[in-house]
Amino acid sequence: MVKKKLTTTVPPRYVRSDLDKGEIDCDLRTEIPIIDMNLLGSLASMDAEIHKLDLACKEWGFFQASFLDKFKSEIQDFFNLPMEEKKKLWQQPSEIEGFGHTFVVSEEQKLDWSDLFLLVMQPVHLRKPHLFPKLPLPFRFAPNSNAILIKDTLDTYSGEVKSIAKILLSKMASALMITPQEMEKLFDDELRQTMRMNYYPPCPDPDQVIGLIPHSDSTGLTILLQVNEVEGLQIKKNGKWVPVKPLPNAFLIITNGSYQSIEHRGVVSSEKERLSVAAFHNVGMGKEVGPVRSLVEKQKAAFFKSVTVEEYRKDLFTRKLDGKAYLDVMRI
Ligand SMILES: O=C(O)CCC(=O)C(=O)O
Ligand SMILES: [Fe+2]
Repeated sequence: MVKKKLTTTVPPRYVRSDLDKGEIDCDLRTEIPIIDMNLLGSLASMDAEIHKLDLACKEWGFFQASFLDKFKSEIQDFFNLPMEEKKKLWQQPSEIEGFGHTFVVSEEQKLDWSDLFLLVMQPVHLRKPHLFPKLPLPFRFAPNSNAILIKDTLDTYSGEVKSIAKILLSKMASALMITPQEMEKLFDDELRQTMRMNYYPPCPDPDQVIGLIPHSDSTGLTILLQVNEVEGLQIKKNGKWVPVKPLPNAFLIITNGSYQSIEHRGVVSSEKERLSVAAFHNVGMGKEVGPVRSLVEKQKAAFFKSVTVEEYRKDLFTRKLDGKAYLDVMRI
């Protein structure tokens, strides 16, 4: 894989003529800690389930607003580290974890106007030993001298978001009438959670660049935290790009009505930096990515290929990120 340096000068790439200034509806907004239903599906049963989940999250107190504030400010500090420190956390050749870019497949390719820091967070045994010890302390997953785990911010965030993802996935299973066992087997303890922290520097000519190229996430479920209140995420709705206003202390669950991942992109501001953290949840090693068996049996046909998760990931990262193109590769 070709590696590029962190973004400093990004060549013009996009003209945002298709931007629709409208806003998306959000009628299920509640107080913190909440899950923003902006991007959730329209299946009535799912909405009802999510509403229950939202209430449950409050009861269980998954996240305190103060915790999220701490996490957000640590992310800001993390991207503000001096370049010398960042270099210690650089992506290594043919790896995607660390500071840098993903989906770079050629030297000629124009880069998005953003930097990222990517980490596999779950399962814990997949955390990179060459990266974790170098993370700044509030972040770091660090056993203390008695080998008792100190739960630092990043680790706590990862664990809690994983719990939310597991609950949402089981709710999705019941809304889709898949057996809960089938979903549990797919997203078991080996569930892979990859965290992608995005940093979009301001650009004096924002209409000439794109922060994050249009794409749809290729994982099971994405839980997105908009770290500051600068607008930039847009989703494609009825062929138009629609901005998603950041809500303080809300998560976005990226999926849509029939749970296909919605196409989205990041645009940049002329004055303010923007940060976000996407936690992608996917099946673990050795599993198959493809249509769920019980649905294929019901519909008597499979519309997509089934491949091992290893093949799926390999193919994904050797392509450019490009709208929903990878889904077409999987289509039979
Ligand atoms: O920055 C955002 O709001 C979107 C990030 C995103 O789509 C991603 O990391 O896949
Ligand atoms: Fe995304």
